Amino acid sequence: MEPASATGEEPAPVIATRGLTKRYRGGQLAVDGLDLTVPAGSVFGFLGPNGSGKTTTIRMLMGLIDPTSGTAHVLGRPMPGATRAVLPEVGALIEGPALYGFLSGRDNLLRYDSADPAADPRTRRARTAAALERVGLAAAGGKKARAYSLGMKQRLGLAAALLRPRRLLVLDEPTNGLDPQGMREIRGLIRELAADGTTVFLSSHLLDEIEQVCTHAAVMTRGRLVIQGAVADLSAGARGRLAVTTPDPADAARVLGEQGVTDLTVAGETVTGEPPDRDLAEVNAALVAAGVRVRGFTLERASLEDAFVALTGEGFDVAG
Ligand SMILES: Nc1ncnc2c1ncn2[C@@H]1O[C@H](COP(=O)(O)OP(=O)(O)OP(=O)(O)O)[C@@H](O)[C@H]1O
Repeated sequence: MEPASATGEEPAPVIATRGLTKRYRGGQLAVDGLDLTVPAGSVFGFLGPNGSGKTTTIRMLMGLIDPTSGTAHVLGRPMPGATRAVLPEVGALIEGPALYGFLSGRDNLLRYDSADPAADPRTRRARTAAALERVGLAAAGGKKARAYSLGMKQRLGLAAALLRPRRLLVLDEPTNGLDPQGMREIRGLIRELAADGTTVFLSSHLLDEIEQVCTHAAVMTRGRLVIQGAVADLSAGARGRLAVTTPDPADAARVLGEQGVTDLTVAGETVTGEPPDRDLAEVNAALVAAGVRVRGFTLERASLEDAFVALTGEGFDVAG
């Protein structure tokens, strides 16, 4: 199916795949019939445990490998057919930036810029300075790249991706290996870029990261898409955990168990569990009838993790 044209009210999706499939030569089915729709202007989180097919998908989207079957459109053009036309409009940071450690951050960027045949050499210095400024590396621009922290290297990679205005940024695990401060910096930068209207597609195996920065998300397991949509809608479909605060936690846990609450945990005066599929007012009434002194009875807001568990019946395994 062709992406919606400019005549529709909805802007055409920035990425659209239909039945996208990749079977590696060894027989491994890495991506299986993927239908992905990334709306213009979104910060789209591509979420899945290690080995679920995220990098393989990104490599197909960028025209780096051919799909076994199915189609992929990026910025309305077919990939890999339109790779040469599309890639100049896409900034990509895949598997960490390739940097020369013996060159300064600034010289690394100058090198990237001169590798771009469309980049005007007369404005190269100004462009490089603006990109360094953008990612907060203006002061460290003269330092050798090998002296950069991992977070600074990631930011330099982003600066390279931002040397020219982009309609789409594709970031493969942009915060992988960073400390919490480095993660915060990269997330802040992603939010700023999105506020300027750039669509950002980022992969991650971290659920809370997706909840913090993304407007939309797709969840992959074992090469298949489990769900996609607006983050708010995804977690709205799932129920959060029930939390009861009481000075009688042991009695509360027993009664809650009898009432069908599962996966009970007791921490101090708080008992939490998965609520049963019935009117929670009855559960509360049962506690009171059993003499449990209930100080708080709340349904916690469902997280994306709750939605994931509800959909797949599996924990979100981030090991590996
Ligand atoms: N070149 C390849 N040849 C054969 N199998 C591959 C190749 N690249 C990846 N795979 C396999 O395809 C599956 C999906 O891998 P992929 O790297 O796309 O997952 P991922 O979600 O990006 O995981 P990670 O976060 O670990 O990179 C895995 O089972 C992997 O072992």
